[in-house]
Amino acid sequence: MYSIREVAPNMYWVGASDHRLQLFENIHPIPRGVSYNAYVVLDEKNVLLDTVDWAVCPQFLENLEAVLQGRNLDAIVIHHVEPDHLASLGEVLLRYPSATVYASAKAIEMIGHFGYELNGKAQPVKEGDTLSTGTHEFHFVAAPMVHWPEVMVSYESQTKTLFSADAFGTFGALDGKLFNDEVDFDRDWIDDARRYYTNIVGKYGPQTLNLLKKASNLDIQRICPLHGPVWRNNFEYFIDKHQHWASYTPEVQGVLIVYASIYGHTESAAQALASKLVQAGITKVAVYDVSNTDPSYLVAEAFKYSHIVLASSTYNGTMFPKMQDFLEHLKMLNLQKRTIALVENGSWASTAGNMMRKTLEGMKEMTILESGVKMMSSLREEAPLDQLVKNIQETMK
Ligand SMILES: Cc1cc2nc3c(=O)[nH]c(=O)nc-3n(C[C@H](O)[C@H](O)[C@H](O)COP(=O)(O)O)c2cc1C
Repeated sequence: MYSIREVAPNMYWVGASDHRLQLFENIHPIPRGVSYNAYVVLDEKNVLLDTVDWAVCPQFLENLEAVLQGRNLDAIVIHHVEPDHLASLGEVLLRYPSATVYASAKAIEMIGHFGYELNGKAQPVKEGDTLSTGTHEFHFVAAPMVHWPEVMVSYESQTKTLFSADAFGTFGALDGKLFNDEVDFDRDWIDDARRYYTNIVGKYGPQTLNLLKKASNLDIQRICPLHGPVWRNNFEYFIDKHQHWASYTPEVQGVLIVYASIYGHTESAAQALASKLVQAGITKVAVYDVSNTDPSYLVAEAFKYSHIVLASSTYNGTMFPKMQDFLEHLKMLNLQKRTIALVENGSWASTAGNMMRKTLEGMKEMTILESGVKMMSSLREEAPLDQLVKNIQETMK
């Protein structure tokens, strides 16, 4: 059965949601599923904007057929060639062989590398170029590295719609809802949106800021991303979140505590620290065990909080491997501008603190507090924690 939604007059969502995929990009858990969005705009020329992942191709083709109702498909705009959006292109071209594919020159090259045959039907477009389909006019805007090099977005000037590719996307299946005002985004979606942005696009903050700047010159009435809800109001809320994430500015003055503990003593110190912080009035505190939390969640929290406490046992002469993995993720994603405190533990020769410090030193604008805590096997005095709380308080002023 087809499942489509009208986005605006003559503009339709023809995407699909996937609840079966466990790991997005085969790495990030998506317990709430994900949607792959594609759109059709009907006019003198009918245009499809992007395709979907192979997993939902049959549903998408049924949706496409339902919207076209026997009309021809004249144009396909490909904003981004990642296979979760490109994979169904071959099937579309088989059914609508006369459609011309509009994409950046880089995208057309990459489509070839993925093995799709465009048979002379490709039309490279660049920033400033337009595609008129009758009453609609698509203006192409380059958005390199948001989050691949070939990415472009397009602005349809009659309906004032921004087709934003992976920008403004989020994890989470749509399940019938399409617009941001059909869900409680701040309650149910923002954590997944943050986890999506920070893990998928997080490395490319400057490029995202560049796109936000270009978008700020446009009169936008709706934003159609490739994943998650379509935005038709309250743009400032979501744009402000992206401004924070892309500029690596914390959303919250508070403390994220991530601990790695084998037998529980480092964990106990982390919990004692959390209690002391809250008693001192710093109530925005989040505590995670690195061993049972997927790094994608920790990364999102690290982008959210101003202060991060890393507490790790020593393990074979270095920090606990899961802590190392988490820090490598933060480094890879370019997280910067955070205040960090280190808590280390070891039973004979503790090296976790130094190893964590070394990793952090390779990152930009990370302030490591002097008052780190060093314990041997367990913490048996309160003073180091009290000193750390004081230090954190001072740096929050
Ligand atoms: C496999 C393994 C390797 C360890 N390697 C070291 C080490 O290199 N140096 C050290 O001081 N302690 C080492 N330890 C001891 C733990 O770091 C120490 O007992 C732990 O920090 C205690 O805190 P916890 O209860 O939070 O795990 C090792 C423990 C294990 C299980």
